[in-house]
Amino acid sequence: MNMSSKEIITIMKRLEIPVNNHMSVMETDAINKVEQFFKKLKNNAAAKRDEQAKSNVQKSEAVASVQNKKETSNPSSQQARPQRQQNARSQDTRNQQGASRSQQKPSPRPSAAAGASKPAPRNQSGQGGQTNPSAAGKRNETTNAAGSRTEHRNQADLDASKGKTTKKNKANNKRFDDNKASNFRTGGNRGGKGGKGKGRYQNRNLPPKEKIDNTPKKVIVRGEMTVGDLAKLLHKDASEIIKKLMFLGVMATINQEIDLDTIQLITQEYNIEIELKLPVEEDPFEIVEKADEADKMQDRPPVVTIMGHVDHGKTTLLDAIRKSNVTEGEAGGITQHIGAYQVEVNQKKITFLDTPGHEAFTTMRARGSKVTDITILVVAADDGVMPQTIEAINHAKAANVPIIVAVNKIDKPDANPDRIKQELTEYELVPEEWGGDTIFVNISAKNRMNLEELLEMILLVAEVQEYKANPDKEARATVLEAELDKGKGPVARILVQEGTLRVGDPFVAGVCFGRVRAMVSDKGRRLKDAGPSTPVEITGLTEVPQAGDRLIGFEDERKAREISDKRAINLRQSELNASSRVTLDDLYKHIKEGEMKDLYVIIKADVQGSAEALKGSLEKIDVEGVRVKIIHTGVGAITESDIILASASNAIIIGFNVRPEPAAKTTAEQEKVDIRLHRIIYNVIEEIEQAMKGMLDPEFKEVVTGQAEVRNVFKISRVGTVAGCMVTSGKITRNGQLRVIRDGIVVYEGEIDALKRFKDDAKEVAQGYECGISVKNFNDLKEGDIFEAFVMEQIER
Ligand SMILES: Nc1nc2c(ncn2[C@@H]2O[C@H](COP(=O)(O)OP(=O)(O)OP(=O)(O)O)[C@@H](O)[C@H]2O)c(=O)[nH]1
Repeated sequence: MNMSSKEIITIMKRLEIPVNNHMSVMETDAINKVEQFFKKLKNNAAAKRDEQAKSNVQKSEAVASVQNKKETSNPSSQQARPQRQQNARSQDTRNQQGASRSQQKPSPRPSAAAGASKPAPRNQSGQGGQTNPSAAGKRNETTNAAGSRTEHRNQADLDASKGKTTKKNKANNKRFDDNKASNFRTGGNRGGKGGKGKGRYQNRNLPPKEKIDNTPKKVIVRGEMTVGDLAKLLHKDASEIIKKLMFLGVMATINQEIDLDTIQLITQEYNIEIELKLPVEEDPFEIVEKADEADKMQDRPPVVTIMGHVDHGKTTLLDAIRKSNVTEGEAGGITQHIGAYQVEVNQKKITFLDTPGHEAFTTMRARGSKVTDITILVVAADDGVMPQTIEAINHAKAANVPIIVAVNKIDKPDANPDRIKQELTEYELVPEEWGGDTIFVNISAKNRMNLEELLEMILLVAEVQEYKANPDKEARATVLEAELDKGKGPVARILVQEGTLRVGDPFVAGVCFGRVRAMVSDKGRRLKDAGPSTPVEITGLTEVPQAGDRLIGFEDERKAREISDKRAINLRQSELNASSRVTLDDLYKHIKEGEMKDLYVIIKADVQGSAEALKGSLEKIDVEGVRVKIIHTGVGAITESDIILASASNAIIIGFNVRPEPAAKTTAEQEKVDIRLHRIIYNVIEEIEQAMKGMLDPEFKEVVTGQAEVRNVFKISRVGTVAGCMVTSGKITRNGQLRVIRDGIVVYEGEIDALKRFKDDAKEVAQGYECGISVKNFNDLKEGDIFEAFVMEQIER
């Protein structure tokens, strides 16, 4: 419509069409209303103009042509000229003076159209009067540029009145609209001094005019604001507000912030209702959520994760369950990978998380999300309990999630389900028939044997555990996966856990803001809403969140945005701040403050024997009621999975004659997990005990300077074994210490005997260079061994 959005908004507000800001979408209905409004206005204006043209011929003639005041009141000389001409001329003159942009041409607004004899609408301070003949005369005295343009305008106006559409006519529209906007604009000190003065002067001579009062009835205040902003909000001139403030005893400039009390005083002056919407102080992610009322809780499907050792059949089982449950209609349909899927058994739903294995499960937990209700532990009947089976058990136990054991591959001739049962009793998973409470189901994922039974058992556990959620509130969900899709933009696959998420809902996922654009189910169907335990893929995010991030739905988009911003800041701050994870160094502090009753420990050792021995010794420690609780023991290098488990359970890791894998090291640094590496059991116990007593005062800490890989081994008589190495990270220094690591296990720790570049002794060799290294008193070097060089540095306290 060739208008500014502000102007349209003003009109919409007048028409009582709900509108927030210039971004708001206008429904067809609203567009029609606004168009209708203009049509009516234009018609009225045209009609009025004609009327006035007839009745005021004489007056207008005089004003338009004569510069003399007296002459303007005498219509005799130019009686035939229409009133419009006078308007045009006087407006042009004002333009020259910079008095007001808004008062040109007869305004089609009702008040303006009411007659040329009446003043056109003004801003509140009454600037820019237009029709007072004397004022016009006076203005004309001050300018001389009106002439030729006036002629054009007149022509345009004539055209307009004949119904012709000319460029000028369009311009007229704009000006007319500017007229309304002038209430804001002149308020912004645009009018200029002269203009204002003139306006006041004119007002004194004018008959009482019909002012457009666009003072809002109600305003929303979101905190302190500047005088200028308040003026804008109240559709007032800033100077007027400043004046009002002065009367209230507050001296403020246009850019000065005024507090809420003062804002309220000002709004009271204008009889404007005020609604306070103060910024959200609390972050619902961090506060403990109010418990839902019991009567609002409804049953929800259980959420199941499948875990187990490599190749025991996790993926086969997930696929088998998914396929066995696809109904006819969906069989050919596109099943979507959305991080989880739902199946229906006996009219009850079960949600399966799509990523098997305990890593994903524990990653979620490490990020503070509890997604899984039940764990299916898959154990191959022909293979038995393996290291990852044990890890899975410990991860599930650490998360306090019930376990159902699926003894898989029972179709195999060498399958021995009873052996599995026997083996698992060691891990407190005792079948019911042996007096325990763990459900065991013998299955064959490949042949789809006993899957129904397994599903029924899940429902049984669900019934006992009574998984419930309140679907009747804003959604709470967890991001299972997220990625940047080329076509769709950021996409998140989420599991709704509480409440209901609907298309159009604003939300915060982690630190990202979003508004649900579309939701797709695991069956590829578009959903309008998703309740508890429903996995969905959503689009409409501004960024890609992280797996494990919490997602919270909001009613108010603004609030969602504020929270996402705040969370982003908090995240940065918390990354800067020290982590709250327990370390041996601050263990005593945690114990003293009563935060800790148990010290959780993960033991990784070179052999099962030492792990067991260490476990036995550590479990005996009891310092003032605080005990050591071993949540996992294992053989081999410290893996990323160990770190994640430690991070999720706030545990420390003890490596006995083992080292962390490179990836694990990085993760441990990120997650601030404390890893203690030892070679002597006594030292471990002493360290833990002292830490618990607050006596731990290590004076030195080990700093790894670099690593080198043994590429060749040379046996040289009288010298011993020399390793031809490549420095893979950092540097190896001649006077540092060194340990020999083979398959993640420390086989020797000692000193460097010789460090050579070609034939020469070297002080240090940096990453990317080859060198020869021999180790003092150790000749059992093998290709593929890793040398880890380190120095002991004194800790400054
Ligand atoms: N005979 C028999 N073979 C099975 C059964 N279930 C799975 N398998 C086979 O076992 C192998 C491993 O199965 P997967 O489902 O890939 O095992 P997984 O636990 O997901 O393995 P990862 O993804 O490597 O951890 C495949 O060759 C399957 O065909 C079963 O019930 N009976």
